[in-house]
Formats: sequence, C-alpha cells, structure tokens
Amino acid sequence: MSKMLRVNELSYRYGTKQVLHRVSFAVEQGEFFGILGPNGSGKTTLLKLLSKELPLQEGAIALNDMPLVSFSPKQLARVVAVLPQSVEAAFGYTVKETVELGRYAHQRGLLPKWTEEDERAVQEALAKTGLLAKQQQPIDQLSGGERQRVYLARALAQEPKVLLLDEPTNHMDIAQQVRLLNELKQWTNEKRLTVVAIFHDLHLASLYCDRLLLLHEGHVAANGTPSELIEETTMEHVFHVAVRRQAHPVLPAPLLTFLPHVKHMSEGLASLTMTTTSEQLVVTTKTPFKVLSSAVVGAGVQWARYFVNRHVPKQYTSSDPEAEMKQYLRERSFDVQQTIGMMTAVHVEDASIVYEKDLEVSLCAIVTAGVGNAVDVTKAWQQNVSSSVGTINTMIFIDGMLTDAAFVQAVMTATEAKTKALSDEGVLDPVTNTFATGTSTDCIAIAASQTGREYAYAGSATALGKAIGRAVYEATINALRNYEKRKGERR
Ligand SMILES: Nc1ncnc2c1ncn2[C@@H]1O[C@H](COP(=O)(O)OP(=O)(O)OP(=O)(O)O)[C@@H](O)[C@H]1O
Repeated sequence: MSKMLRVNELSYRYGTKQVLHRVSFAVEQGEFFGILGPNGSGKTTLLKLLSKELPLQEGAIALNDMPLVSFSPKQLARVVAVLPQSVEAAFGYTVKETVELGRYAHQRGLLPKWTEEDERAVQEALAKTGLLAKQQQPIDQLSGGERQRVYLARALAQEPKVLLLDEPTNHMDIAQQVRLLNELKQWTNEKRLTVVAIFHDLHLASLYCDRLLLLHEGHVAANGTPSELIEETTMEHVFHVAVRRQAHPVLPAPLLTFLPHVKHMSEGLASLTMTTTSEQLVVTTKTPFKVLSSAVVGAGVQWARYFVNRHVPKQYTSSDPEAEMKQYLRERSFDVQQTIGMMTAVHVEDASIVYEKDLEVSLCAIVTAGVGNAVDVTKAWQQNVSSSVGTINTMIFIDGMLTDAAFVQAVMTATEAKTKALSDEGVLDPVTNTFATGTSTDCIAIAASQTGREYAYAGSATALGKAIGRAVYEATINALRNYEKRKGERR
C-alpha cells in the first residue's frame, strides 16, 4: 500500500553526537500521527529532517513514494507545510500579510498574480484558526498563543498534503488547544490532510492521534495506536516517572496519571463520624475515601468525605433526581464534589450499623432497608418493575488500600450477602411470589481509606470478602427487621 510518508533506517548526527538511530515508520494519507518522547529524544531533529531543514545523512525518506531529496524547495512547499517550535515575529507585517506568505508555493511566473483561489485559501485558513477579526492587526502586537495561530494559518493557507507541527498547541490556553486539534482532526478526515505532530501532552496525543511514535534517546521505543502505546511499563521506562493508566470517561482512549511523591494519609475508620436525623443519615470522614458507588450523586469512582443517605417521601418524583439531589446538598452546605448522595423512602433512623474488626480487616457496613419494591431479578422481565424509592442502600467503609478488582469484588460480595439476607428473612417478590433478590432501586457504595493494608481481592476466599459477607448480611437482616417493626407499629 502506498504511504504518504515513509521513513527508513533514518540516522542523524550533530558533529559526532548521534541523536537518531535507525528510525523507521510510515504514515498513511489522512492520518493524525503523533511523535512523543522526553526532552532531547530527537523529535525536533526528526521533524527537521522530514521538512528538509536538515540534510539527510543516513537512511531514506519518501513522500508519496518519491525520495524527499528529489523535491525542489517550491515543489516540497506545495506538499508539505511546517509549523516550527518557535518562529521569529516578522515585524511590520499584519496577520493577513503573514498568512498570505503561505501562498508562495502556489504562485507561478516571475510576476505572480494574486488569484481568487489564493484569497479563498487565506480566508479559509484565517477562519479555521479563529483569526478573521484580527487579520489587519500587526503581528508583533499579538499574544504568544495568537501568534502561534497565525503561523498555523500560514501553513494551512499553503494547502499542503502533509502538515508537520512541532508542539502545535504550545502557548495556547486549553480552549484554543482543543479547538485547534478538533479543526485539524476534521481536516484529516475531510481533506485527507496528513498531520505529523510533536506532542508533549500525552493526553492530547492519546485523544487526537490515530497512531503514535515514541522516541527514547533517538531510538524508536514504540510505534502503535494510543491504546497500545500509552502503557504503564513503556511510559515508566521512557519518561522515568511512575504512572497509572486509566480509562477516558467517554472515549476508548487511555489516560495516564502520574503518581507524585505525595503520600495520602488517613486515620481510617477512627475518623468516621455519623449523624442521623429524620431527614438524613450523614457519615463524614476526616480525609477523603476512594468510593465506587451507584449513588444518585457521585456515581462511579470518586474521592469523597461526605456520605448522605437522604430520606424522601414515598411519592418523591423528579425529572432530574441528580440535579435535585445536588441542590438539596448545596442548600445544606455539602461540598457536592466530595459527596456521595443516596435517597430512600425508608426512615434513616432505622439504619443498621455493623463493625467488623480483627487482625486482618477493619470495616463498617451501614444499611437502610425497605422492601416495598422487592423484586426477584430473575423474573423481573415478566413484570412492570417500579422505580420508586423503596430501597436497600448499602454503604461499606473499609480501612485499607483496595485494587480495582477488590472494589468490584466488594460490590459482588455485598450483593450476594444482601440477597441471602432477603431470602433468609423470607422477603418475597409480591408479583411472582418467589424470593426477592433485592429491590428495584438498590444502591451501593464501597468506600476505602486507600492507606494501610493492601487488599488485592474481596471475594469470599479473602479475609476482606468474609468480613464484607458477614457484616452486610447482619446489617441487612437488622435493617429489614427495623423496617418490619416500624411497619408493625404503624398498623
Ligand atoms: N544544532 C544542534 N547542534 C548540536 N546538537 C543539537 C542541535 N540540535 C539539537 N541537538 C541535540 O540533539 C538532541 C535531540 O534534540 P531535539 O531537539 O531533536 O530533541 P527533542 O526531542 O525535540 O527535544 P525537546 O522535547 O526538548 O524539544 C539533543 O540532545 C540536543 O541537545
């Protein structure tokens, strides 16, 4: 298959200093290709060889299957545009005049004429870079980020097939970075523009690039998709920092988080306080706990200090319960970003609290249970299951450092224990008359201090799993009995 750009066994020396070692890769037309690597790994040198700013010493570069050496400067400028790392501001020129210079390669003859085509390309480039309103301004009166955009506009006005960018978003604020990369990405799709760009920001590279080349001391350390390449061991080897890979919340792109030398301190469960009123049950921890939950507020993975189980009337409805609950929390001065918020129609004073403490595990389970919406989940498909708020809310606080697997297993173990408690208490699904496995709107939060003892797993084979199983079972049984008692008193 023909490639837009093909680099083969490319090596380069400044004097006796070898800075690139037999670098090979290929880029297809329309690809957004990123070059990553630590300072001094050879990225700029590589880009300068691709633009012929540096002469070829060893190896080969082909553009559209033609050797780069065979291109005259003007021929090359019709195919390749470059945005260097830093450009000297050309004093006296306006923005538009600077961008017009990009049309040089397309002009012919000794006395070239400015054509409609030239004007259209310049205006399009100005529009793409958000500079239409500034076109008459002198370039030396612009900010660093704006000037960077002018040079990008000049490169785009060249209407190249390949765009070489050395840190294109350098000097730009985050909104400009995202805007520019969105535009470039669109051009790679619509105009089949090929972009080869040096990135320092791994996240931007991971989000926008189709493929990445990772350089390490002038060698290719890796070459692949962001998902293949943004990987903990490789990154730690190349960048010499401890990292952790995570999933992007919306896209199948990896995110890397650097692990700083800052220690998270916690007093564990000793710092836990609980207050209960008829309106709400609130658990507060002195330091944030890491939480995996299905709560109305704070669902997913969060760090939180406030855990609110709010009592709401049985007939509670809201078109947007999350927004309504956030408003409720704000009105009561909770820091919403650090709060896990659940709701229940059950009286929260009937919560059951069970502590498990031995040499291996220290945890606390808090359960509120109502079975107005009890459901046998295996038969739920037969019925119109309600989603009102008669529910079982389970919170588990663990003194320890849980892996992701342990968090997920803690949810499984707690759910199994809850289901067993319902069955032992004889709770039935009122429609099918079979044992209920839960209610239709149950909620769970697993909160861990993330200090002290490490727990890789939390299934029933482990001490943590055993403790969760016992505590959740006991707390659920007690909470169910409290609920039944109150119901009996009301009759
Ligand atoms: N003109 C030069 N003369 C001598 N050595 C040079 C020259 N330009 C760069 N180098 C050296 O070559 C190596 C690679 O430099 P290069 O600029 O390609 O790295 P880079 O990966 O782009 O770095 P950065 O992330 O800091 O921009 C570095 O050790 C640098 O000091």
